[in-house]
Amino acid sequence: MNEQALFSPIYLASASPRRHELLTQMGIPHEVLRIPSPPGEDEPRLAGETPVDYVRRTAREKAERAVAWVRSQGLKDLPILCADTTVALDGDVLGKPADLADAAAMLRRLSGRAHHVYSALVLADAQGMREALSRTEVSFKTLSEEEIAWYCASREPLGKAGAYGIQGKAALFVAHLSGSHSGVVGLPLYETYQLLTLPAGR
Ligand SMILES: Cc1cn([C@H]2C[C@H](O)[C@@H](COP(=O)(O)OP(=O)(O)OP(=O)(O)O)O2)c(=O)[nH]c1=O
Repeated sequence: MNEQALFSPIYLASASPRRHELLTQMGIPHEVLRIPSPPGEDEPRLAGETPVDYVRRTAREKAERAVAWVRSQGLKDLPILCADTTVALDGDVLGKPADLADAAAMLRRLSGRAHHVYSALVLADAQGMREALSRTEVSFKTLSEEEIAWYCASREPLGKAGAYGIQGKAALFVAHLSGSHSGVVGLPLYETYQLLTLPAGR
């Protein structure tokens, strides 16, 4: 048996290098779509929208843009995978930090307590859109100002929801995790596998 027997090729509509790496590690054949979008801006949250509603809507909107892009470019018709990852604390959504001062403020909020990371997936294919959601609880140790300054100096917080990357130096701060490690990184692999292998017509 080879990997091609498990998976058909897909498009990954994401600028996140982590998502590309995770699919590659799993041997899932894919082509990354580079869709022009407003750089680095987080999608605004709607009034009254919960973090879960927000992450699911954002992933759906990415999928809608990707479907339109594939059509407009006349690309071949393959299923398109999109994802969105959001850090939630006290009902707030912690998006990508605007700068290192913003990152330090987010890390101070995460210090010494648990938060949730939601990763929403959308697979768009000829049958429409299928969705999955992963929810992970992450507990951070209490962070000293020295640790926050050290971590910010690495510049790792930039471009990452909640101002940290569990795949990098922030792993030193994670006292406990319950859920999906790959979901925190940005692409929950179990849920991805479920979406990709659902029988036709599900
Ligand atoms: C919490 C956490 C987030 N992240 C990253 C994953 C995502 O890249 C980013 C959240 O932003 P997203 O908006 O989910 O993704 P993106 O803008 O990087 O890429 P695209 O919209 O094109 O798919 O935060 C980590 O890499 N590690 C972590 O531990």
